[in-house]
This record gives sequence, structure tokens and C-alpha cells, in this order.
Amino acid sequence: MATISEQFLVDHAERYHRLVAQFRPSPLDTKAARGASVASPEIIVCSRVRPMLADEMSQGIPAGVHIRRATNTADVHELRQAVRGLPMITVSSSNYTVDKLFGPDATTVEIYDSVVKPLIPWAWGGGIGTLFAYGQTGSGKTFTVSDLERRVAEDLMNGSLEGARKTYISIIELSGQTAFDLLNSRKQISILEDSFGNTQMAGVHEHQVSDKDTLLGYIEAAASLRQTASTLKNDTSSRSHAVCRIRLENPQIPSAEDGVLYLIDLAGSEAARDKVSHDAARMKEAREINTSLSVLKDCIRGRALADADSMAGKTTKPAYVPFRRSTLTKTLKHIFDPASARSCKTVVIACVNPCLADVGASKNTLRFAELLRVVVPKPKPAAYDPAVPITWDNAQLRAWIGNNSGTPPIHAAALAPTETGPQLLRLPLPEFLARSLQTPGVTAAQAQAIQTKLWALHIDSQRGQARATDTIGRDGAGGTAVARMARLDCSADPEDGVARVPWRERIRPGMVVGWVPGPEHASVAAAAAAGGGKCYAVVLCPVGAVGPRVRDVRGAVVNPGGVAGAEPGVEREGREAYLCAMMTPAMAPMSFAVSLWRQEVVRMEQMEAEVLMEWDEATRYYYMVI
Ligand SMILES: Nc1ncnc2c1ncn2[C@@H]1O[C@H](COP(=O)(O)OP(=O)(O)OP(=O)(O)O)[C@@H](O)[C@H]1O
Repeated sequence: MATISEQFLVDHAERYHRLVAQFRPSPLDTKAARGASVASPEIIVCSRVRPMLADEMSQGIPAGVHIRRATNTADVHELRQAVRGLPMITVSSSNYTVDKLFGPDATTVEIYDSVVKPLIPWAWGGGIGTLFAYGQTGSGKTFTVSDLERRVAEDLMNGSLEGARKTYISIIELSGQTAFDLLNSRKQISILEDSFGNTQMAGVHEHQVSDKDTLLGYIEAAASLRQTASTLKNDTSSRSHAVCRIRLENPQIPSAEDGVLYLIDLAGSEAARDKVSHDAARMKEAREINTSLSVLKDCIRGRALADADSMAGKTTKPAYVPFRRSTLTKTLKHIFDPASARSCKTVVIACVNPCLADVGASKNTLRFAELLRVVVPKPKPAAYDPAVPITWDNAQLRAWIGNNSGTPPIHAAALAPTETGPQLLRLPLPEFLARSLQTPGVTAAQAQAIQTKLWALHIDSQRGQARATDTIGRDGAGGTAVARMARLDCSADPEDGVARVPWRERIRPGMVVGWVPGPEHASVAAAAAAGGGKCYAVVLCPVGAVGPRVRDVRGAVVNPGGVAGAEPGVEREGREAYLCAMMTPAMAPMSFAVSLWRQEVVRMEQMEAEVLMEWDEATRYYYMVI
């Protein structure tokens, strides 16, 4: 079949309409349609097919994308002409299914109420809510996102949400590897990772806002700056990502992580047919955009797969998520990193231009949307087990809360109005605390204790499952080795009886210590303050044991002028010092990951105590042994 010219489409529009009217879709035969699988609950993939614009209609080209509302399916019908044989005009059709499909007559309010509004209380409660608009140039991304941003501002600031939050906004533009601050005259900023692995937008201006009009003012200022830059710089807006970040700080719980809303207008996935140009710079730019969108797809899928596995209690290695491969996903690291402790909800809106002349790009957009939908096998209803929270329905969870939340008992209906066991486990901590504190007389410490208790029960149940699997996997040989391995799952000294020796006298590689950062560890201190103020590290070796080329996380030479030698107690600036790997807080209370590449020199007097950590195969984190 040949590629079709626009004139051909105009000439055969009538025949096209006739052929489309005759089209009878065959029933969908997907696992989802048969009810054998479900889409990942934390990510909603929808599509908005915009109306034909006046100038498109005036050309006489028909619409090529057609909606089946009942099944959220878009049918794309193309008009083709046979190259060989008798001249024949046929319609070739393909269909795409998403979680929610919005047709040309759907309003932005409908889209907002259906998929975006739930992100507001989620972020208000301490979670991360992200909206992406994806699609080819001119498909309606900016139209959709800017309208949604207005509604978000309205709902955040109209006082209907419980409690108070300090609200901050920043808006940046990512173009290739470069980032610009749209709320500071488009000044260039840097996307950096601090020594704790958190992404920082270095140099960005974050503005505190306390009313809707100011918030909207910033959003509109950024939009108009983008538009001006776009006119001056050859349409840059469609070739850069715009990231609006709204951060919500909860002054009542200073130790809690901030809620965050990201509203992201992605770069055009393909240029519209009349804007294509092929100079080298443009081709390079197109390649960069394609790479970043393809990495984004891998990251969204990877995170959804990791979430699905963890909700199903699977203990396999989490899916690989390549978030470092593009500036966009690096900026959004805490959404995609499987080691991230943050609970995230994501909405993707794939914007589609319906014009028959653009169906190639529209098919790509819809295919991209379909690929983002991680469909997981429908979980078999697990048999209720009082010791396994992920098997609890809402009634069983409420009964557990009633019996285990201390005095006064926390109102189960307020803490878990609709949630099941697995859902309450993933509720962001600030929201957990806020809901618990609705019961008169309940303290924050009591609320925190019940969350820890629930997680402890979950971890124990998963650990039990992992051990059972482990035992089945072994052939029974090597009992002593197994016992030794079990001991090495804990950071305690493997030698018997040494615990009686004061810990400062037996510092060794593998020991975990609690420590207080000094002025030279500013970024560690900042990250620790956000995570509750405690710092933990695994001792690697005395600084004198490393050669002259070893550097710490900031690039400073660890042992200046030093010669490698394993003398213990080698001094630095007259004091005993050790090279240590940082431990960073993970998903569950008291859980940690070892950040082996983040090494700091910790002096003996900065160490406070030995801390015991135990490796848990089920969750793949270290847990502090109390
Ligand atoms: N749902 C809609 N209803 C009416 N008009 C729309 C709709 N969606 C988009 N449009 C119009 O279509 C045109 C292109 O939309 P928009 O600029 O939002 O596309 P875009 O995908 O952001 O493009 P780019 O990638 O170039 O920034 C605009 O004139 C816009 O007003």
C-alpha cells in the first residue's frame, strides 16, 4: 500500500465515510476483557482525542480516529490505495484500549473530575501525584494541562481540604540536557543528585503561595514566558518538557515528607506534518526527545511493575528502572526509583489529533499509551490470614485497628474508610497520622506506633513466606553454613561473646553506627533532617587503609598523601576516622537501604552508638533491630 497524499484523502472523503460506517469491530479478546487481569492501580493511562480544528475541517480531510466509549477503545481507520493490482481503496483499521478514553466532546472539567482530582487529596496527605500529557505537536497537550492546572489551583486553595499546608511552586523547562527556571526569567539551572541520592534542582526559585490568584499568576507567567521563547526561538515549547512542581509542607508534622504534585506538559512526540524540517540540529533534538520519552515509558512501566510485585508480596528482584538515562526521569527520580520510599499515583493523558492525515502519529501515541498500561494477573482473592495484612479486606482491617490501636482506640472508619490491608500499608505517613488524629485523645506517637505495628506484622509475614520458600529450595545439606549465613544477615559481630567489649574498641568493616554529621557533611545533615534527623552508616575501613586515589562522595581525597596500609586507627587531622557507606531510609518504618557508592569519612567522635541491622530477603531492605 502507498503513502497517501492529503489531496487523495480529500478526494475520497465520501468513500472513506461510507467504508467507516460499514466497519463492525470484532469483540476485544484481551486478558483484561476476559477479566483475567487488571491494570496497575497506581497509574491511570487515559487518552483525549481532541476535536478537529476549524482549519483542519476547512481542508476537507475527515477525522481518522473514532471512539468506542463502552470499552475505552479508539479505532484508527486509514484510507489506503493498492500499489499493485486493480486500483482499490480500502480502510485499514487498528484499535487501542486505555483505562479511560475521552472523545472530542469531552470537557477538561470531565477529565479533571474523573482522573486528576483524586491526586489533590493524595498529595495533600503527603503522597506524590503526577500528571503527564503526552502526544504529537498540536494534539492538545498544552490546552489540556493549562486548563487542568487552573482547576488544581482552585481545589488546592479553596479551603476545602482539611488542615493547613505551606504551598510552594516552581516551574522548569527541560530541553535536552539543559534545564531552565520559568519563574526566574528562564535562567539556566542544574539538576544534581546530592550525596543522599536525592535529586535537587540547584538554583531554581521556589515561590511560596497562599492564595489561588498568586498560584495562577505564577502558572500563567511561566506559560507566557514559554510562549514568547517559542516564538523567538523557533517553536521551542513543543520541543521541551515543562514541569510544574507544587510542594505541600505540613507544618503540623515537620518530620513528615512533603506532598508533591507534578503537572508535566511533555515535548511533542512528533512534529506535525507541516512543520517537519530535517536540519542536523533538529534531527539531534528529535532524537533526544524520543530517547527521553522512551526512557519515561520504561520508567513508568518499571515502577508500575515494581508496585504490582510488592503489593502481591512477591520477593523477586524489583524490575530495573533506568531513571538515570534522561534528565526528565532523573528530575523525577523519587517517582521511579524502586528504592524510593514515596507512595506515588500517576496519571498519563495521551493527547491525540484525530485528523486522518496525521493518523500515523496518532497511532504511535495510542500505542505508547497502551504500552504504559501494566496489566498484571488479577490477584486471586487471598485466603484471610490474621497474621498477613495483605490478605485483609476493609472489614478485617478495621477489626484489627479496633483491637490493636491502644487507648483510646483509633476510629477505624476514619483511618481506613475504604482501604484494604495492602492499601493502608501504602498510605503516605502524613495522611496516616492526620486520619488517626481525627479521633479525640489520640496522640501522634500512638498513631505512629500503630503504623509501625502494621508494618512490622507485614514484614514478619513476608519474612515467614521467604523463609518457607528458602527451606523448600534447599536440599538439606550444609546446616552449619546455613546457620552462619543466617547470622551474616545481621550486622552484629559474628564472633561469639564480643558484644561485651565496648563498641568503640571493636569498630570493624560491616559494623553499623548511628552518627551525627559535622559541618563537612552538610548534604547528609539536610537529608537526615528531612527523614527524621537520624544518620546511619556502615563502616568500610579506616581512612588510612585506602590508597591516595580514593575519594569520598564530594570528590575529596579520603587519605591525602596516604600510602595504602591497613593499620587500624589511622588518624586524620589527629583523630580516628573511618570511610563509611551511607544507609538511607526506605519504604517501611525502620527500614534502610545501603548506598554503597555514597561514602563519607566519619570521625570516631561523630559516632554515637553501634546499631544492629538485619537483612530482610522479602522486602530487600535492612531493618533496625530494636
Ligand atoms: N480539546 C480541545 N478543544 C478545542 N481545541 C483544542 C483542544 N485541544 C487542543 N485544541 C487546540 O489545538 C491547538 C493545538 O493545541 P496545543 O497547543 O495544546 O497542542 P500541543 O500538543 O501542546 O502542541 P505543542 O507540542 O506544539 O506545544 C490549539 O489551537 C488548541 O487551542
